[in-house]
Amino acid sequence: MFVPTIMGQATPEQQAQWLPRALNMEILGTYAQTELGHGTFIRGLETTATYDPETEEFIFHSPTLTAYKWWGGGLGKTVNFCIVVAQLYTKGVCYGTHPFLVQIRDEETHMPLPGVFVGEVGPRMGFHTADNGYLGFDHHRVPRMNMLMKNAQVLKDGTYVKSAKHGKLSYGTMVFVRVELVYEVAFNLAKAVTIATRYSAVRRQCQPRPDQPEPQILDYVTQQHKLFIGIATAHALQFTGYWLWDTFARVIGEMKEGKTDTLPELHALASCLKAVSTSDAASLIEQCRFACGGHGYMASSNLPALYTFVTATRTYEGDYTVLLLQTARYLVKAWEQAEEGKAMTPTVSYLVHSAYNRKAKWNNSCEGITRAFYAVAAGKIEASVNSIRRRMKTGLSFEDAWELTTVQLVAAAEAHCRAVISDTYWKETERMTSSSSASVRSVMRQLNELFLVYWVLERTGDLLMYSTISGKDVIALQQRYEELLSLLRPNAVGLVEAFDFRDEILNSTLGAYDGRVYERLMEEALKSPLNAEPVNQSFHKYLKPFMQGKL
Ligand SMILES: Cc1cc2nc3c(=O)[nH]c(=O)nc-3n(C[C@H](O)[C@H](O)[C@H](O)COP(=O)(O)OP(=O)(O)OC[C@H]3O[C@@H](n4cnc5c(N)ncnc54)[C@H](O)[C@@H]3O)c2cc1C
Repeated sequence: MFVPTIMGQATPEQQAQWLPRALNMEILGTYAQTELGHGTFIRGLETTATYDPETEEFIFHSPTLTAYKWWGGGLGKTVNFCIVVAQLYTKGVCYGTHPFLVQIRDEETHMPLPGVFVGEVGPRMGFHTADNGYLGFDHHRVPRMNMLMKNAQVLKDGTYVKSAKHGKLSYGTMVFVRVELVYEVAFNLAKAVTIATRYSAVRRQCQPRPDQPEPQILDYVTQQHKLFIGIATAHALQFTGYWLWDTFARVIGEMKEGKTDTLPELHALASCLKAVSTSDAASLIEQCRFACGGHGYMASSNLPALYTFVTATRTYEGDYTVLLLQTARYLVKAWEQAEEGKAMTPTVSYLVHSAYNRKAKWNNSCEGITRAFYAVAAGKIEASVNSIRRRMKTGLSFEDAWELTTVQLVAAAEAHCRAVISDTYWKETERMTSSSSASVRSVMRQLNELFLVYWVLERTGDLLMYSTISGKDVIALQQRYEELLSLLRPNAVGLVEAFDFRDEILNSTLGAYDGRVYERLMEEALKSPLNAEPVNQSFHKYLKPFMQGKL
């Protein structure tokens, strides 16, 4: 966020001054927005930046404990600069939150500058090497030109000037980072599923048939069920990430020409895709850990670190629920536009055909399943809109009716997102494999079909409500799912090898290319400091006196 914010919100002159230094790592920075008291509600931030025209400086101050910045990555001990988001005051008026580049440590001594209180927040669930920090100010002065002035300026005399495009332009950085996160979690999921699949080919357990050797655990159908959806989801999210990136690049290009009408659609898409991809990737990485039994719990498997890293992405850069509610707001508006017969943007055009999609004869093809997912999304959006309207008829305000409907709205936004991912994955698989060999295309299609059928089986209730699927179809699809697992089994290792990770990147005793799982586990165990001496001092200090009743 440090560099993208400078790129997105600094003027060309400011960029020329700071970007080369940041990119050369002559200065190290972080993004300090979240405070102890507020994360999601950015308008509630309390850090103030008050302009002093006498000295042409901003005075940064943390008026309360809850105004302390909290969480900035690397803020505790590493960085010497920050993007600080603060309430801007000039000429006695508050103009809301704005970003500033603030130096917090001396470039030579690394000592905190006067008026800067900075430290690390303490142990966390993961991210142990990120020294996430806290930051407070006591009337710390910062030059006027350190306000990031692309979208709004404070002139020398303290006059506030806002660019006409201010609000919309600042979305760009936020959307960029969310798009990046979709890629990042797909990459981390691919790592986890590579580790777990390789391990499942090495690990043998139990003896289902007497007189036969223990099978590879990868041969158990329940193990395939745990892993193959992870492989498919890594592809689905990566393909959706590429597609979102193209959409992002197009919309940013249009914005530069002054066209901003596609931005709400991009924002709604990036929000729900960030929410669903981070959440799914985290739970599938945890499933990879389950799939590795006890050894998956070893830090040296790298699955715990991957999990704690990815599960945090569900929260930062926009909390899961909050982002889905933002998408829901867009979907409700889109539904109203569809009712009024207005032109729809591409990703919500399905709302116009919702009645047709809902009644369409069920078919098990990828196209048929995707259409049904859109019917579910439309059905859930319609149900949410009807609930809001019903509640308003009883005299509730829109805000209260909305709040009471938020559980449904989150589910509707999630359904929309899943339909978009399924549609994109299917279409992109077809496009990207159009020139592949028949055998590659066949495996990629099987993986794609597995993904779609998996989600039909996960969402049977919704489909029974909003499509023409029958109990018979569900039984047939369950069988097809099991067939797909066994069709994919011979290619499972090949599929994860195709991700092409080096051992240094996987950093896992269970997932190394050579399959020396047990040797590597023992080598790592022997590195434990507790094994450095045969008897630990705790024996003499505590255990012996305890056992002899002398404690
Ligand atoms: C590992 C990690 C790294 C981070 N790095 C940074 C960083 O570098 N810089 C930085 O500035 N921040 C960082 N953050 C902070 C992060 O961005 C915030 O934690 C995040 O935005 C959520 O805000 P919050 O913690 O205040 O949660 P809250 O907003 O308090 O959310 C708590 C709960 O309330 C719910 N909730 C909140 N508002 C609503 C609503 N309107 N409707 C319904 N439910 C709601 C949420 O869904 C959630 O369940 C980091 C966080 C983590 C975990």
